[in-house]
Amino acid sequence: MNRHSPPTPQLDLDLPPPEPGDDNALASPEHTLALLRRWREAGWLRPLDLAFAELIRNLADEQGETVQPLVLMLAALVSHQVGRGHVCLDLAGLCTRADATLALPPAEAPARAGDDRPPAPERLFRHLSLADCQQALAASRAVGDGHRTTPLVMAGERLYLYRFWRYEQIIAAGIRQRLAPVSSVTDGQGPAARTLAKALSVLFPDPGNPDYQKIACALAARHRFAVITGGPGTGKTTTVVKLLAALQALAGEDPARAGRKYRIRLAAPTGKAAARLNESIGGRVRQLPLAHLPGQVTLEDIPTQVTTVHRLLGSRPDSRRFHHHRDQPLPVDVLVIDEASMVDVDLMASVFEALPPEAHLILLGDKDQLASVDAGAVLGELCLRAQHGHYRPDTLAWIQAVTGQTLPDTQADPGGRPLDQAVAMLRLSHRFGADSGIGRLAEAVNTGRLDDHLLQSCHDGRLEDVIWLNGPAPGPDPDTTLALICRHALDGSPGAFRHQGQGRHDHQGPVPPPVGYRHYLSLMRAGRPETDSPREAWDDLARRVLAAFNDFQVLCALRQGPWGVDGLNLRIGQQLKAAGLIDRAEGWYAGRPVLVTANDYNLGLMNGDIGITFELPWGREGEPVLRVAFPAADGSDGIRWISPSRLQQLETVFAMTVHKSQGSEFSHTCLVLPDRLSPVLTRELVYTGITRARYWFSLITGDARVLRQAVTQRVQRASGLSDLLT
Ligand SMILES: Nc1ncnc2c1ncn2[C@@H]1O[C@H](COP(=O)(O)OP(=O)(O)OP(=O)(O)O)[C@@H](O)[C@H]1O
Repeated sequence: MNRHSPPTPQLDLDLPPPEPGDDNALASPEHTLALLRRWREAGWLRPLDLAFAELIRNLADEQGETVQPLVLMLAALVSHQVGRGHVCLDLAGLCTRADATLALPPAEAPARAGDDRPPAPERLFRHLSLADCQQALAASRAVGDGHRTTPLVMAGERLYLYRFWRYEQIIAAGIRQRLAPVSSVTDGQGPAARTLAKALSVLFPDPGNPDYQKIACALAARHRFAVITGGPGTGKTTTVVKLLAALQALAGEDPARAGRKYRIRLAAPTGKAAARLNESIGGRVRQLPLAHLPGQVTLEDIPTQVTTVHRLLGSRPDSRRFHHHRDQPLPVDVLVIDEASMVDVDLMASVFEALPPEAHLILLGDKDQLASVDAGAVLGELCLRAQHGHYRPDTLAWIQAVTGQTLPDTQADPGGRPLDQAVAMLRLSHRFGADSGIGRLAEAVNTGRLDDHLLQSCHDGRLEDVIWLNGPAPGPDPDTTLALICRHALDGSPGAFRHQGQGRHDHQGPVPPPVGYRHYLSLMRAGRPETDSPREAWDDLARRVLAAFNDFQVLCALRQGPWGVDGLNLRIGQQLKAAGLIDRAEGWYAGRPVLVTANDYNLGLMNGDIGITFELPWGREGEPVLRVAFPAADGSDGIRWISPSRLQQLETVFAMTVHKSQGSEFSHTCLVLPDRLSPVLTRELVYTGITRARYWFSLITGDARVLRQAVTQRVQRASGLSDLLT
């Protein structure tokens, strides 16, 4: 012990007498670590969570500090919370509802015989107050307020790992700094505002009333930070293309820029999302009425290439650091990030670090979708107040001056916050008409109002695009339902849809009927070129097969068990083999679709990329070899052929988790819900699953009640970002 460091005073906690099994876990650091080990052994905590508490104890030992047992407990718990997607530990919640705050024991924890089950945190924390926690933390050298680097940071009622506290600070500072209205357009009657008004009137010749797309463009041009949120098909892409044209018109007319246009970059969190935006944006840009815009905007001024955020920032193998950061900022004036709900706090902080202070950042996404896989729910938090606008009178007057639009009174709020003024919500779906089942079901799930009539219609085939295959009645045994999923996966059950899925049209023309996996596998066989065909012929087939694979996807909530990805992949594979569509259902085989599950910078593959295995006559003397076809990473229509032996982290993707499907869209999506509720089954998950479907949505439930129950569970992620922006 270091004689010069005074021992940390022990708090006089009013702890209850020990109960059988909990050994008075806060009696000493050893008692606490012993309990944490039991939680670890029970699978309640990760090894990392325990190791972090041990690290805090070791650091204290090195410094001659006697660490409070409660600090060790809280250290393990904040680490646990980060592992569950929270940015911090909500100390107040912990002391009032430890079970709900921590989800410990986890719902899927195996039942153990009586005394063998470790005591749950709830038993400890019901005797502790927020003040007890704060006092213990304040007395620890491992805890600071962020001004110096400490392993933990306490900010009011929140406890952070330092790294995550810093991410939030960087994001909040980056947003705050960009929220002051751009000076040149602030005066609604000034020359820049007039240019903007002119550009918007050209881009929206026939505005709706109110036209939320036009208003979103105006608001996003008014600030250097903006969020445009909206459900599927509400026109986020359409709006942002017009916004970029309007910004370039402003740049072109800005005397200070002497005709220099903005350097604009487009990015998305995954390769798949980037590819999807890539596909849709080119055509929209070509439709812009550029000749009528002020500022001499040309086609070259509006980019159509979309990259991943990681590529944009310059990810480096085996490093958390990116090539671009504060000292080497990105060469951009405007950055647009699509599918921003998938961006976690870590990546978002890296974006702000890499952005030059003057650069605009525009986030697009659907606030109601699942949050990022890793910690944080940045987009969701930024959009917490989007539904009601909260626009201040000065904002409303400015919108009126620049767009001629009047927003309803319900969107006005004299006390609106600066962030509210930069958030726009698109409210009208142009993809799903009022009679669309997908649109109605998504809306009902999103608002938590699933009525019996709608659910029955989903089963009766009264909706043209939705079918609940086994319906709201209690299901038969699991095996029957699992067999139904496999049969459905084969052909997509067109006969279950109204008019067998024939004869539908949308605003773009005829809608192809629903299909299953037979569709791409048949194409693969029927379209096979002659053995001596050039590579282009195989590339062409791969392109068509990859597109056909996108016509159907089974989505599920879980990873493990018969209702999860693992079980369903196996079963569906066996069904396809029995139907003679693939030769094997395990290992590598022609037709195997694979999902990359981790970035591989050497191969240029990103987490979420999908490839399909082909048998090609490319071995020695025309021997057949297996190669996996992936779409080119550069957004071109090229194909990369990769040997299976080089692919490290992947899984078969006849079934995909809803989490992994974010940023993707399939012509026909089948959502499988399991036979019992679990914490991952939330409203956001069901909504995200439904909204992956472009034309056809089918639902199969292990137990009909799970759908209703899931919709009542919300994703709640502890974070302080919203408070930092008030
Ligand atoms: N104001 C509008 N009037 C008519 N059609 C529109 C309008 N805005 C968008 N659309 C059409 O609606 C469809 C969806 O638009 P868009 O792709 O921009 O929406 P999105 O919100 O980006 O969709 P996603 O859900 O794919 O992210 C497109 O076909 C588009 O042409």
